[in-house]
Amino acid sequence: MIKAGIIGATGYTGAELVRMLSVHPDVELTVITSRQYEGTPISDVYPALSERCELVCEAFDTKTFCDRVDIAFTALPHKIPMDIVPGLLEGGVRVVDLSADFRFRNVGQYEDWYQPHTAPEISEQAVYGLCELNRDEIRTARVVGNPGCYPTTILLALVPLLKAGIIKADGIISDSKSGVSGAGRGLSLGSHFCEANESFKAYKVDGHRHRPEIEEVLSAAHGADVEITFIPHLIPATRGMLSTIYCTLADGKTEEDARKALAETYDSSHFVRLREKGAVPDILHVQHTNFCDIGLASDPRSGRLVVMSAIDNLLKGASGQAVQNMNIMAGLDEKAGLY
Ligand SMILES: NC(=O)C1=CN([C@@H]2O[C@H](COP(=O)(O)OP(=O)(O)OC[C@H]3O[C@@H](n4cnc5c(N)ncnc54)[C@H](OP(=O)(O)O)[C@@H]3O)[C@@H](O)[C@H]2O)C=CC1
Ligand SMILES: CC(=O)N[C@@H](CCC(=O)OP(=O)(O)O)C(=O)O
Repeated sequence: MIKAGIIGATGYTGAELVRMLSVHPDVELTVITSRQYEGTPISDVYPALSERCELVCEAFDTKTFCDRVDIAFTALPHKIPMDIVPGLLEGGVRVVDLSADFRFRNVGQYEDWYQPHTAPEISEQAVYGLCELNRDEIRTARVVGNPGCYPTTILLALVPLLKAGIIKADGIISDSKSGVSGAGRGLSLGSHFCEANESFKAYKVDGHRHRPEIEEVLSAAHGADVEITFIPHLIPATRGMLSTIYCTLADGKTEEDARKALAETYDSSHFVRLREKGAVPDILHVQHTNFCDIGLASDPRSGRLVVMSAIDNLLKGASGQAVQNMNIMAGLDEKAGLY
């Protein structure tokens, strides 16, 4: 059995990890931490977990944590894990970090959008945990930077198309929508029921921190710089995310070529489902699952290809993908604990 611990277990992604890891067939969940709920059973914080997980939240201490854990999930706000992960590695623990702290190979990009990095050499060697596209590197990684939720939708959809030369690299637009749980459990005006319940609007239109994360991976896939227009929206739903991505077909390429490239890439990838021609992904069909559903449409008049990609932001966009990463790192069935 693999011993797992969760740092930040009482947030939305942490609670999803507790839910999955406490019944994972190959994992013993040994430690969960929280500052606010130290000494409190997790089932008091999330009553849905009663009879499922009897663990009590503890304060985080590097040594006592590492003594009881093989793999750590850091489900903490950005800018915090960079100070914790070096100690975990010294303690012999492998890490899946759900924040942005270890997602960038170009640390300068991270620093432009977040803050100065205190563990840049670890970040440079970390692996970007987009499971279906980086499996080989993930297997041996000591630190996996779990991708952001919006980037997961966009990159799973576009990387195979760019690599196969099906779409042009310029003029890509992603119109993306997220449920409110994407903002985490903390209280804020934007996620207040009266503000979010019937609202539907774009935000961070002058630049969202996921844009450089998306562009770094797209540029690597294309072999040259790729710029994307990415506009996130908040929708009045608790969970679920849909990116509708507008791009231009390369000369002579068709929607069928795009379908073939995606089908070949994800042929043996259980968690990416290519919808049949004419069908559209729906957040309703991926909620509470680790699936990413991808659909295609095209307009021969404009030569435009539209790629639609839907996930549950808390699962394939965060905790589900994190468990999938752990499964790959540990040599387990990639689907274990994720049914
Ligand atoms: N929500 C989502 O859809 C997605 C989230 N993510 C990322 O996953 C990470 C966790 O997100 P989410 O679960 O939504 O966030 P939440 O705000 O719901 O939870 C954050 C957790 O971190 C702990 N925490 C907060 N501040 C600190 C601190 N300064 N030091 C130590 N612990 C702290 C909190 O517990 P306590 O205060 O008790 O210690 C809590 O358990 C974030 O980096 C987020 O960006 C990634 C993809 C999608
Ligand atoms: C609705 C909402 O607020 N979503 C968050 C993104 C989700 C998230 O947690 O970002 P990471 O994937 O980088 O961790 C935001 O726009 O900041």
